[in-house]
Amino acid sequence: MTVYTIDRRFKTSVERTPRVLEVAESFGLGLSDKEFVIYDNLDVEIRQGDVVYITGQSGSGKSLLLRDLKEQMTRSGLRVADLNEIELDGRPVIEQVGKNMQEATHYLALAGISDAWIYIRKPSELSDGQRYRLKLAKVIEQDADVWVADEFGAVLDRVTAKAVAFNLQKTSRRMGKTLMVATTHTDLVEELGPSLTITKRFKERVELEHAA
Ligand SMILES: Nc1ncnc2c1ncn2[C@@H]1O[C@H](COP(=O)(O)OP(=O)(O)OP(=O)(O)O)[C@@H](O)[C@H]1O
Repeated sequence: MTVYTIDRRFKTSVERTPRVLEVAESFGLGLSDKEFVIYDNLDVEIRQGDVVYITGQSGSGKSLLLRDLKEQMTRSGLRVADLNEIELDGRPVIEQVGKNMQEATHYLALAGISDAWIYIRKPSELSDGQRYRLKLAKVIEQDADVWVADEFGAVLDRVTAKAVAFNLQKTSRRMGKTLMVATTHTDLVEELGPSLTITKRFKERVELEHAA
């Protein structure tokens, strides 16, 4: 098990434009520089093969946490595959993943694509949700230790998001990969069966729940 310590704080300094000054005066806001803390030396314990589910409201600090964990993991020598960094080229879907046809259909199926009509399309001809699943197939294909997805399933309808979440955690657990996803949606607990759930609230408030 590795303990990652997350410390994130920002200094705010407001640009004093005429309108800002008017807002400050009307609402009684102080404009002196302040520090706001998002993570106050938070210890996060993660084991290889864990499924980590990060949730919380928009702006609470999910992306920052994911980014810091990713950075620290990379620095410690782990290979991290980030869904948001996957690039697609102009070739048909079936050419984009795997060394051969069998591998291609295997990885695509794991990501929830098993439709011949989608196989032969170019990424530019797919819906956002279909493109998202193609990127997921490319993440699974990579020989990484850790799979990371921010805004997990945001472009998918909830039924598809749940199916993708269920299959992804099954695959990551079978392959011994660490899976870390962040999303405002809190409806994937059952499908992900997380080893660790991190619920980020505003300011530095955060709840960590390890599976029994
Ligand atoms: N460089 C920065 N300077 C000042 N504040 C920042 C900076 N980067 C992020 N923040 C603040 O940190 C907070 C957390 O940002 P973060 O992107 O992690 O939120 P999030 O939970 O992922 O939100 P969303 O669900 O909307 O993507 C936000 O309130 C944001 O304004």
